[in-house]
Amino acid sequence: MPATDLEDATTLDADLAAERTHLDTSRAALRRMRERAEALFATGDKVAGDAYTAEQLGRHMARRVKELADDPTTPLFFGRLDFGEADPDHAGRDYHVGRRHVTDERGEPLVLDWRAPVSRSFYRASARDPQGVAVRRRFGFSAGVLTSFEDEHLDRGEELGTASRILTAEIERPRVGPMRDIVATIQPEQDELVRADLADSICVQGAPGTGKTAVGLHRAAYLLYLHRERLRRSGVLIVGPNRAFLSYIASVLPALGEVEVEQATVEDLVARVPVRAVDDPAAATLKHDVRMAEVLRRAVDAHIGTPTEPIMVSDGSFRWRIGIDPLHRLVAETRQEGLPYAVGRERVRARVVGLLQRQAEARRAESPSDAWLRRMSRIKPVTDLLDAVWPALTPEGLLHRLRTDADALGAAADGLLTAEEQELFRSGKVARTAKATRWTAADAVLVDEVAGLLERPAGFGHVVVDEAQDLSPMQCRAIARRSEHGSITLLGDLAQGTAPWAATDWRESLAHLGKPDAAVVPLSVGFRVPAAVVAFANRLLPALAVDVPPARSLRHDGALDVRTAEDLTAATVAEVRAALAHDGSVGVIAADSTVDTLRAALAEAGVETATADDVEAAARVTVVPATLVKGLEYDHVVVVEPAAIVAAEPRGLHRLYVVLTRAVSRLAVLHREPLPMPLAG
Ligand SMILES: Nc1ncnc2c1ncn2[C@@H]1O[C@H](COP(=O)(O)OP(=O)(O)OP(=O)(O)O)[C@@H](O)[C@H]1O
Repeated sequence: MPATDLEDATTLDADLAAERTHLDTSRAALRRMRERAEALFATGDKVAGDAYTAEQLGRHMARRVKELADDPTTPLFFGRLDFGEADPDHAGRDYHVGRRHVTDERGEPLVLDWRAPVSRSFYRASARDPQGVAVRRRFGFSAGVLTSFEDEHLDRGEELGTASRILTAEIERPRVGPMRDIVATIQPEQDELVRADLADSICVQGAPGTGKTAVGLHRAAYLLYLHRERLRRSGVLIVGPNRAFLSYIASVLPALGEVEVEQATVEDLVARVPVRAVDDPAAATLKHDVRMAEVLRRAVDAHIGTPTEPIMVSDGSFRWRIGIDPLHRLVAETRQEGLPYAVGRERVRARVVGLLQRQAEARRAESPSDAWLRRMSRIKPVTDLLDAVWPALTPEGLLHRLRTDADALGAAADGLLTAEEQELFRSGKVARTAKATRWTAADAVLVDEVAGLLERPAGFGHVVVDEAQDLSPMQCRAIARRSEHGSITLLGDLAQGTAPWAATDWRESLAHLGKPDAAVVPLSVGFRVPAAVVAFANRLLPALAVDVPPARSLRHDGALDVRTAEDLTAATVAEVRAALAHDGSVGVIAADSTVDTLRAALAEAGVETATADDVEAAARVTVVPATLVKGLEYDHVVVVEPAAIVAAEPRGLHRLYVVLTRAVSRLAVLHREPLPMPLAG
């Protein structure tokens, strides 16, 4: 070895050793921080003055202890920034960037949180715009052990970009278990979205595997870091398409130290009534149509009447009277205020009592007591008036009435729904009472809409909506009600829309979500699907009738194997066996109706399988129905009989596009019937 190389190697070894020492020091410091938090947690109830404070403090400390958990398999830091001498704020300093702040005993930073302002340069600095950074270092780890690093001397114009060895290794690593965070390798175009202001609502259109889900989760973590108190009070909500997806992403935020984010499907959000029936597709489509919002608004509004007689109230030896004119005015004014219906009802009550109070004060020259006010607000003449001009409503009751009373529906839907549509809306079995009615999933959305007209739900400070292309206008409104005073991150891909009401234009979805001016931003680099597989799946795009920008895949490895098989079940078993010879997960994706047969055949062949919602399962093979695979990924994907997947539903080609884009390394397509047209080409 020439002397200079030897010197380089020695320096490298010394550098690596120094970095390992820094990692050990940081781990020890984190352990101390956690021990201190635990000790405080243990004594918290003794120092807190009262039970409430003790509980608050206890919760805070418990969270802090959880946040400080150290997972030995994930590195505490993954990068380092060395600032140049000329930088005005950080001249000559270096910082390690990691998952959370770690400080030494004197409070000096050993590791900076990736979300801190200084860390931004780790993701954004480039040779063209070094942002004061002389050297950016990325670390390579293997099972928690620091094994290598990679330097970019930005001050010398060196930049690796997506050619980084460490980025490539991260993207190509075999996938096992649930989704992981990407903090070490967030790309500049993703980082811009992650660090967008809390006030900004954004919509991300990205092809499969461009990191939309990753961006949404990291944005949630970033916003929580920056606006901790505010968002802790109002809350952050992640909306995903189904349980399997939610369990797949569930551990990303806790790994980033964020343990208090709510995750739900839209069905969870609107679960005021149990869903016990299924609509036929035409009725479901009608119920998800945005015109229903106006029908329901009118139906609620129709309950507000006009007073027809004055109010007389006997109060001991006094009699109070409110004439018809003031009552008219009072109801009309309240109506004009456009309050939620139930709030309006209470406002009318309070105003009537206010008028009674004024009369009582004038006659008795003293203010009536609270007990008197309470009695008046419940006295029969007052409640009779309310029941006549502003009766109490329940969401289920109102919807039940529209289903059973053709005249009530006719009045509310006049000029909005045709006679046939009204009939369709009223079709299906309806019980005699609202309580006994077996509601459908679409009914639940309508019940929620009515509930929102009666009373505003508490909103979240930020809502991340994934796979948003599948939301119906009415579902968008359910989310809008929960983010009225907050912002949203909408993530999706119009090409992957499989619901009958799937979006074809983000502007429309954004309008229904109450954020018409949100920017629509494309993500264009694919991190999951190998180029050959993307090219194959892209043959479907022209048939999907959507206008989406194409993505460029970062992966040029990977394999695609499309072949016919006489016995599909046997071919699937053989393919899975072969796939198990490689590292990583295996996903068998088939039309929903054939999943059980395939599972049984694999079991018979001695291959253990898991279901999609069991991400912690030991089995490496998952058999997934095509309708549940959205958002998921597997190293090796076996797609069984594409024609059956397409034939199973009206937007079957979109479904197939989703199915074909789940593969991280290898895709095998097995078919007996001819491939669907656009693929055969
Ligand atoms: N910057 C990155 N560095 C490393 N891996 C990344 C990066 N961005 C995305 N990935 C990985 O690429 C894969 C796809 O990401 P993700 O699931 O977020 O994509 P998506 O756009 O939501 O896909 P889909 O449209 O299929 O739902 C994941 O394994 C994710 O961890």
